[in-house]
Amino acid sequence: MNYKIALIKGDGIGPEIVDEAVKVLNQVGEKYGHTFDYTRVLMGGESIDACGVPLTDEAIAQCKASDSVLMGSIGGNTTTSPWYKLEPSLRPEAGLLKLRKSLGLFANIRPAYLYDELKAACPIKDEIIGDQGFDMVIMRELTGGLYFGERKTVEENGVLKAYDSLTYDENEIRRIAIKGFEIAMKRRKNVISVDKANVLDSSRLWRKVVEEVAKDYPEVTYSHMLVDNCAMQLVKNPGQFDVILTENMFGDILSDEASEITGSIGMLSSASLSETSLGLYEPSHGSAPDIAGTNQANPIATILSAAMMLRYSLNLDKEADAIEAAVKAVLKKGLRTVDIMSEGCTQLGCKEMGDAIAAEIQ
Ligand SMILES: NC(=O)c1ccc[n+]([C@@H]2O[C@H](COP(=O)([O-])OP(=O)(O)OC[C@H]3O[C@@H](n4cnc5c(N)ncnc54)[C@H](O)[C@@H]3O)[C@@H](O)[C@H]2O)c1
Ligand SMILES: CC(C)[C@H](C(=O)O)[C@@H](O)C(=O)O
Repeated sequence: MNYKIALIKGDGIGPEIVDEAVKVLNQVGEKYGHTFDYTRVLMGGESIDACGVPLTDEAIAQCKASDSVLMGSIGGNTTTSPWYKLEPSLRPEAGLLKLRKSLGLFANIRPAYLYDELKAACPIKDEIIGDQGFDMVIMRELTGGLYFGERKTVEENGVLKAYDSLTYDENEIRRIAIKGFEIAMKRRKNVISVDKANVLDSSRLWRKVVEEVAKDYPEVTYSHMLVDNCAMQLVKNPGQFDVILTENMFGDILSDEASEITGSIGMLSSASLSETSLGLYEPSHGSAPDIAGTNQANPIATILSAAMMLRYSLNLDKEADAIEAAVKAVLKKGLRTVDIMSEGCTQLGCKEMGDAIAAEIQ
């Protein structure tokens, strides 16, 4: 089969990590008899420099005309890059938010899994990690909440005042809750819904709707947890989590925390899904301007995101399995990028890690 992939390389380490994911995808294509046609799409800083805006209508149309979108990461150093002198709606991140909204990508899946081979890179004590490690999925709502509420900065009585509003309607909560329970049905059948219902109205509505949805999934056990407690529990006992279901901002923060306990943020893949098969696949991390151009980036999160793309958008399960198995085989051989390096292992650059994973595709 032939598949059309919109490719957003983006900024910083984006082009380096996407090149490695493409290398692995092409190897999968060769082994399994598929071709992937890539259309380069501009977004973020790269689009600002070329077109004056972080995402053009043409770029959105190119993504919509594809079977799926694979992305690196966008943005620059937010204190020093000239992109952050522009008004907020013209900065790199505005392009990503516009793309998420335009493609209706309301469900963001971020799996955080501790490979046995990476236990030495996990910052949590052995007695907490135990033999089981952890294997969780963060189901993050992606097109609502604080990210898309009204915001403004005004001067009131000579004092500057900034507003960001957090709104959710019950339908937005219901559709992500359904996704959370559906994914739990395919896993260990446990959902922990994370909110701040002791303070926020939006969280109280969240809880009410999650409880309604839970009634349709009697096989799934579920509970509620406050977000501050969740941040603590992630390092105290990460093995307790199967599916974490949460709103946009909490999911952003908790997924970075979950990524670090897997060994590195360079390990955490992500799939952003809509009501159709069109999805956006990108690592959870950013453009890492501090290491851009040095061949030090870990490409595994992007390569695993490409595997998610095969599974969720293109329905190619065994090809996705092949990528995941290749990543595991490489880690088993003791090959590591610097962020997950530990004693007795062999350090590789970004390119060499991509080569090693591509060579393991069976
Ligand atoms: N989805 C996205 O495109 C996305 C996500 C997060 C942040 N950003 C943007 O990225 C820029 C930088 O943000 P930041 O520095 O806060 O976060 P970041 O995730 O880019 O980097 C945080 C730290 O993690 C390291 N890191 C990140 N990815 C890595 C990888 N694959 N391998 C090895 N180390 C890695 C970086 O070197 C840095 O030390 C900002 O402009 C931000 O808005 C974009
Ligand atoms: C770049 C930024 C807008 C984005 C977010 O906050 O959603 C990023 O942190 C992420 O997690 O994908």
